[in-house]
Amino acid sequence: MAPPVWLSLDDALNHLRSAAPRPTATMLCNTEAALGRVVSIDIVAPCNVPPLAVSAMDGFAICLDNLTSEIALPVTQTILAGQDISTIQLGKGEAARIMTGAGIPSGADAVVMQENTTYDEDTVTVNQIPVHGENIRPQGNDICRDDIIITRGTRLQARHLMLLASVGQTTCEVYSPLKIGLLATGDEIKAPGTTLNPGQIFNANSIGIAGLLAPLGVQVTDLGICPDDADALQRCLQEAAEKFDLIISSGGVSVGDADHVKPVLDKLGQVDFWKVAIKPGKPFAFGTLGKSLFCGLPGNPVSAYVTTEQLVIPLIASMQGLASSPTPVIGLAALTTDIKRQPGRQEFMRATLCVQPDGQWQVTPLAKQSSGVMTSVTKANAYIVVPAHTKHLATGERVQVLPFTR
Ligand SMILES: Nc1nc2c(c(=O)[nH]1)N[C@H]1C(S)=C(S)[C@@H](COP(=O)(O)OP(=O)(O)OC[C@H]3O[C@@H](n4cnc5c(N)ncnc54)[C@H](O)[C@@H]3O)O[C@H]1N2
Ligand code: MOO
Repeated sequence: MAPPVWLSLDDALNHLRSAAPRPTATMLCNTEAALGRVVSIDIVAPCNVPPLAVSAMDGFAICLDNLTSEIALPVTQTILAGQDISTIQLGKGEAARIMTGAGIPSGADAVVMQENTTYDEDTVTVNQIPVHGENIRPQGNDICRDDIIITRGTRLQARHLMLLASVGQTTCEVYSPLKIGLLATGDEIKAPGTTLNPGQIFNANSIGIAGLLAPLGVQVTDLGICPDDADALQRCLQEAAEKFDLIISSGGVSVGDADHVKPVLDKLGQVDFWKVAIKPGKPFAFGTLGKSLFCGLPGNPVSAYVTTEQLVIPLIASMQGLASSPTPVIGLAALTTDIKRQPGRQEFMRATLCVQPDGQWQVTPLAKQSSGVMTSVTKANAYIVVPAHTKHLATGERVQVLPFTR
């Protein structure tokens, strides 16, 4: 039998990115429902932010002309945030009590924070003369009307929604959400909340994969659990291929007698690749099924989790038209223990990362690295990323770490 052809993670990612159809359908989405969606046009600001010059401090608006620190200025008015200042004029030698966010009256050219003054109800003496424009946020300081504030292909995070809200937007143009079908496979797999018979285990994967995909603004449909039966799997996948942009299964993708995913995919569609040189997560089938793309994830929960993060999420990002995939933040940390390993696969070892009092980062792999040990993921806060050909990493060596972001 020919040896299996393994793709490196980088080659697999390149393949996924080029196989991903780019999105075309767009829709107008309420910003309240837009978290994770990808914007389909450059978004232009309809107004200035701030809409007028405002004070950055609670204090006194003044005119700097010939001002010295000895002079007590009369406080002629109080200006609150939200107040219409169009009719207010500050005379030379006058001061206005002003609050943070309140409009700067005409005639004023600086705001002195109240801590730098001596004041009572009627007068204020400026103890530290500010420079011109100090503590004034000019009109459009943050955003100018007609500025492009969000570019096409940006995934909307909370910070982008804040920006849209700040220019008064309640809707925005996004790509229509991808429809994703999620299937667990295995005779032994039962839904949590049901009673297990001998030999059975609970479906941990589906909720975990769905949870990883939830921030991506996709529509995930849980297709339940398919038994280890080639005909049943074929029916299930045929039906799903009509409805979804992407089908994700977990389990049954290896070489066992009950592993039907790859043969069924071979029969119904096309398998582009089936093995990726990562640990955990070696068996990973990718291909097409009708108009749908298909990712067959390994059944071991940690393998399903890692392959979702490393392969499925970048694929989805490309299918969503994301302008650039976020680069994973990889840093270096000193190993607290030796690692001896079988070379061949790039490994994502679950580990605890901490900073020492001297500022040095230290990383310790968890003792149990089996892909069936889900607690290795919940006890960890980072991966040690071990290059495929590394056999030995020594205590104290600085190794690549990928902090968990989820
Ligand atoms: N002879 C070989 N055997 C195996 C190989 C190999 O190369 N040659 N690869 C191993 C590796 S690596 C992995 S990873 C697994 C992947 O196997 P499958 O994708 O076929 O997964 P299953 O056999 O169906 O399940 C593996 C394991 O995970 C449990 N499982 C499955 N689904 C779920 C779920 N939804 N929730 C929780 N746990 C699940 C299942 O009960 C098994 O214990 O193959 C190795 N074998
Ligand atoms: O690749 Mo498997 O995911 O090591 O257990």
